[in-house]
Amino acid sequence: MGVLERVREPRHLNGLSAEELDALAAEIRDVIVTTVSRTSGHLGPNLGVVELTLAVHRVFRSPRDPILFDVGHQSYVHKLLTGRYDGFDSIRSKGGISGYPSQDESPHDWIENSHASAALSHADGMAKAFAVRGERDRTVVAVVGDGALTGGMAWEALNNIAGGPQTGPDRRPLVIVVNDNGRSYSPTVGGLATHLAGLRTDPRYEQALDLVKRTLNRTPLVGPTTYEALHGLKKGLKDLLAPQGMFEDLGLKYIGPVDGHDRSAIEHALAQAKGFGGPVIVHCLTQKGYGYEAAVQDQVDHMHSPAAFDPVTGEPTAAPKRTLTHAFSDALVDAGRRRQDVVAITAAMLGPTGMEPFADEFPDRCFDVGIAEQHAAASAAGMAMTGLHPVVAIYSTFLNRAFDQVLMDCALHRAGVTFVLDRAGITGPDGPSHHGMWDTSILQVVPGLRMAAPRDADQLSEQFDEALEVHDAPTVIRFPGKEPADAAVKSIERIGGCDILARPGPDAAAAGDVLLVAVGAMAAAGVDAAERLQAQGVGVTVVDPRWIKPLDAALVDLARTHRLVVSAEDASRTGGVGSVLAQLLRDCGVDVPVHTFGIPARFIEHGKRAEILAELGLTGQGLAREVSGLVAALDSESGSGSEQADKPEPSAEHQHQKTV
Ligand SMILES: Cc1ncc(C[n+]2csc(CCOP(=O)(O)OP(=O)(O)O)c2C)c(N)n1
Ligand SMILES: CC(=O)[C@@H](O)[C@H](O)COP(=O)(O)O
Ligand SMILES: [Mg+2]
Repeated sequence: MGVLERVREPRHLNGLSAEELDALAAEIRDVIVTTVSRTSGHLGPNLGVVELTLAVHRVFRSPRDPILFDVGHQSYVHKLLTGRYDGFDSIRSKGGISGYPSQDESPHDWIENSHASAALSHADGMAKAFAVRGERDRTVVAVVGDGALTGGMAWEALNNIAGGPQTGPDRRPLVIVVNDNGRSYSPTVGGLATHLAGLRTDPRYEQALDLVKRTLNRTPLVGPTTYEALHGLKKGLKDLLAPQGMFEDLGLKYIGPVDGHDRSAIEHALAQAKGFGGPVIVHCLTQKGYGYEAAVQDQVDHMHSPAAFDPVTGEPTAAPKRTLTHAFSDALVDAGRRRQDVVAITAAMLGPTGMEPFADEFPDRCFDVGIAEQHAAASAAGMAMTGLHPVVAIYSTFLNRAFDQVLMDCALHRAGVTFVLDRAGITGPDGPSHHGMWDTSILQVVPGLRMAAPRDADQLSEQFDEALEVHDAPTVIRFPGKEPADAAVKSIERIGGCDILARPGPDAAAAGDVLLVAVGAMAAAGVDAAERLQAQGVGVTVVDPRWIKPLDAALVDLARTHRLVVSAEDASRTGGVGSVLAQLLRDCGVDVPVHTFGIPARFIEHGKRAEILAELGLTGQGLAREVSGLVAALDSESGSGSEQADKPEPSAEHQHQKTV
């Protein structure tokens, strides 16, 4: 039996010898590489925190001492040490353990926290709670990545943490472990990154200090006293060689930098920090992918979150496919070549959002602002006001954080900024925090903003170019970036700004049966549903609205000539396109039943995108089943002849909305 199998909870670590702990670290790495090579997931980040997480769990008492991770993707080691070695191979799969901390899984998991830069706020709140409740024997530990530290929330929290009592009985035990591997996906950017790099002490400083310490400690009587006196010089010397003002200027005690792969050194620093009893920063230098050569050698992002790969070579096991993200990437480069005013902004995700080719060709027109979506949006407004057309690429779920900047900094100022929301809709393995399901609902209320949902790569390019022509309002293009780019859905006719994708066949019982408004990625499912319903004699017209805000007036005219309007969207049903369409038809006096299908307003657990969409009925089969039941209900209400006894009732999952 290996060591890892004997560690069922963190306290089992404290009985292990140094040799057993080293063996344990090696076993943990093997389990992570072997598992992630099959399931995909966050490899580089977790290989980099093996020794760090072991040390944290040996010095602190989880869960009484909350251990928080920012970003939460670096919690695989924590999971293995807190009773989830069994079942770890189910990570990120439907019904398996989550790839992020999850309160449902373990009391050791406090916050899910995969939206970066939030952990220090949680930590500040917890530390204050412990102080108010007099629980002075509890310490909050926040393991924060250098990338996460580039997010504004982190500095709001640090301002508050530093503003609290740093000494005396009221100080709040809070240890901030900076997991500094110098990277987000790519190298971390900005002044903070430069400062952190500067804190990687000049080796001469440590060597000089060691020599002085060893020499003086060998000098009887006078030596140790002199060393202590010199200790006061230490800070001056360190500042001289490794200016570390930032944290200490904030009034925060700083320990480090510590070798983040030397477990005992980290334990020593953490014990020091714990003993201090107030807010302390322990700065650990780690390497993303440490201990697995293929990740270390990967200069792109040290295998941050690779798809399945060969554990021996590190090579992907599936052939790379062209996706909608690639289509956007090409469209952006084309636009950059045609227009000097087009510039690109990323929030530390240059690669994943497809902006790298643009950055390679136009390095002076591409800006990585760090994990700072709010700054990305507001600085883009500034660019738009001064003659540029910025393209801001952000995963849909991460735009939530910049809603106010889109509303007040962009839309209020009629700033021509184009937001490209990749990973829109159900994403899958990253679970509830990552589904891009809220953008269409929250952006519906932004005055003047225009939003498009391309159904395939061709439409993505076309609508992106249309967006670049809008200079007096923010525009948004949203799509599920990982979807293949070769699944084109052809239009048979364009009416106004909408595309007709299918019409009832000649043998449909009633040509004006159903108008199915298929939004963006739902186009293929809509056409499939129409074919299934056609076979039942139900005539369906499938229309792709293309621009979903504002909706095209052509939809109103189309609705007038149908008995039933149905909408389907890979986005939140609440406040989504369907509900806006129902309101539009009502406002236009079109009294036709409208039934809307989308993602229900609840947190959707992780799984594969396709299996989650199927579960939600957002497939051709699912939509056909629901619409069939709705038409049957209409028929029975009107007593018309096209009744089919076998049409099932709409399922409870799809609480439909009917115009009043
Ligand atoms: C608000 C937000 N924006 C973007 C992301 C996407 N993202 C996931 S991990 C990551 C990089 C995190 O870097 P760091 O905190 O240094 O952790 P590391 O991966 O280096 O361990 C980013 C940008 C996110 N999780 N949250
Ligand atoms: C932790 C995080 O937010 C990202 O790493 C996310 O996992 C990216 O997912 P994709 O694989 O969709 O790029
Ligand atoms: Mg990092």
